[in-house]
Amino acid sequence: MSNLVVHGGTPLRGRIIPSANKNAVLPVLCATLLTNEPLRLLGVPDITDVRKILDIFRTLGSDVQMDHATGTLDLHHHATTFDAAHHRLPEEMRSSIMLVPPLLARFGVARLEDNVKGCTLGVREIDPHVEVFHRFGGRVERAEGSLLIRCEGRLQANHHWLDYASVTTTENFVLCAATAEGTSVLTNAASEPHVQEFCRFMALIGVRIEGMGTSRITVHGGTQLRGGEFRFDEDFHEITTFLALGAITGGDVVVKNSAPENFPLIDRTFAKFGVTITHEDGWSRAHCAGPLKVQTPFTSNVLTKVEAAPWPYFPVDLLPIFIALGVRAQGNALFWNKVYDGALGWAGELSKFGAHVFQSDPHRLVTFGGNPLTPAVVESPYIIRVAIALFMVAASTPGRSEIRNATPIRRAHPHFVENLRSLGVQVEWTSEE
Ligand SMILES: CC(=O)N[C@H]1[C@@H](OP(=O)(O)OP(=O)(O)OC[C@H]2O[C@@H](n3ccc(=O)[nH]c3=O)[C@H](O)[C@@H]2O)O[C@H](CO)[C@@H](O)[C@@H]1O
Ligand SMILES: C=C(OP(=O)(O)O)C(=O)O
Repeated sequence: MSNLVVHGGTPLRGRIIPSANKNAVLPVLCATLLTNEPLRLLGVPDITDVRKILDIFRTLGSDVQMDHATGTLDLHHHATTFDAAHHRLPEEMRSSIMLVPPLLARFGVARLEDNVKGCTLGVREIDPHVEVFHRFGGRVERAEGSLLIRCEGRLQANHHWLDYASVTTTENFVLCAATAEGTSVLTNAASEPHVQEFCRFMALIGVRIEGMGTSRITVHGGTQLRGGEFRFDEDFHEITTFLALGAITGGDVVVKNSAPENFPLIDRTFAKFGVTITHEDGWSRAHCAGPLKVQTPFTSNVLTKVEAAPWPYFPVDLLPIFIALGVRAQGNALFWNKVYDGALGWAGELSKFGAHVFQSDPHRLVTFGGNPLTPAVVESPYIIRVAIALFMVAASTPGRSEIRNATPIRRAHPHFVENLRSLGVQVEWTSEE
C-alpha cells in the first residue's frame, strides 16, 4: 500500500503538460492485437494499467519496446501464442475485457478473470459485454473464477442496441465488428472523447467506421488490418484535475489543452463554484476572484447541481474532483451520479477533515461547503479519482495530511507527485507492507 503525505496550504502555481487518457490508451493497446503489422504509439503514459497490458503482450510472445522516458512504444504482435489454461488477463482493471475480441480473433478462445471490475464504484456489469460476444457468435461459459469465451471460425457481423451507452461495451463491439466479415451497427453507443480517440486509432489501422462520436456507430469489418503510427491526445481528466487543484488552493495553474471544444460543460461546472476557466493559445487556466463560492440558482427551492451521466453529460469520473471543490466552496451543492450506484460511500472520509457532506441516497450527495477544515489522515477506496479528491482537500488545508492507499492514482496519472512538486506542493509517497 502507498500513501500520499502532503503539507497543504500552499497555492499551486505553474504549468502542466498533461499525459494521455488511460481510458483511450488501454482500448488502443488491446486493439493493437488485431494486426500482425508493426505499430508505433507516441505519448504512452507510464501508468500501472499500461504496464500490466504490456506484460501480457510479452507473455504472448509479442515484440514490445517501451521507452518510458519518451513515451514511445513499438509493438509487433507477429508470432503470438495463447494458452487459456495458463494465461491470466490482468485483474483489478476494467480494460482487460477489451483483450477478449482480439484473443478470439487470434486464438478462438479467451479467458476473463472475474475480478475485472476496476475501480470499486458499485455494480459494474459484465452482461452487456457477454451480450455483445453472443451477438457476434461467441460462446460464453463459466469456468472457476473466470469466464471462458470461444468462437468457431470468424465472428459474425450483426446489429445491436445497448441498454445504456457503456464505454467499454461500445469499444468491445467495435473490436468484434472490426474482425467480423460485413457491416455491424451499434445503437446507443457511447461517445466519450476517449471512445472517439479509440475509433480514430481503429480507422488508422484500416477499419472503416461511420458515426464516431454519435450514438450510432457503423463498422465495416473483415479487412486485413495494417500497422502505423499514432499519437495520443491529452487527457481531459488530467487537465481538469490540475485546473481544479489550482482553484482549490487559490493558486494559478495553467494546463496545455489542445481540445477546448470538449470543455464547455466542464467550464460551466467550474463556474458553479466560482471558478472561471479560460482557454487561450492551446492553454487553459483556472481563475477565482476571491474564495470559492457556490453560485445561487435563479430557480427557488433548488440546489446548485452537478449531474454526471454518459457523454455529452458531465463526465462521471470527474464528479469526485468537483465534490472536493464543493467541500471548499461557501454554500451548498448537490452531486448526482447517474451512472454508478456505489460511488459515493467514501463521503465519510471527508468528514475527517471537518467537512459537512450528506449522502442522501446511493446516487446523490450534498456538500455544505465552506466549513473551516483541519488536516487529517484519510483512507481512499480503490477509486482513482477519489484518491485525488481527498488529496485536493488535503492540499488546500494547511498542515500535514495523509491519504492512505492512494495507489490507484498510479493507474491513470503518470508522475503525479513530480507534477505536483513542480507546482510547489510539498508531497511524497510513503509505502508500507
Ligand atoms: C476503462 C474505462 O474506460 N473505464 C471507464 C468506463 O468504464 P465501463 O465501460 O466499465 O463503464 P460503463 O459505461 O459500462 O458504466 C459502468 C456501470 O454503470 C452503470 N450504468 C452506466 C451508464 C448508464 O447509463 N447506466 C448504468 O446503469 C452500469 O452498471 C455499468 O456497468 O466508463 C465509465 C463511465 O464513464 C468510467 O467510469 C470508467 O472510467
Ligand atoms: C473508473 C476508472 O477506471 P476503471 O474503469 O479502469 O476502473 C477511471 O478511470 O476513473
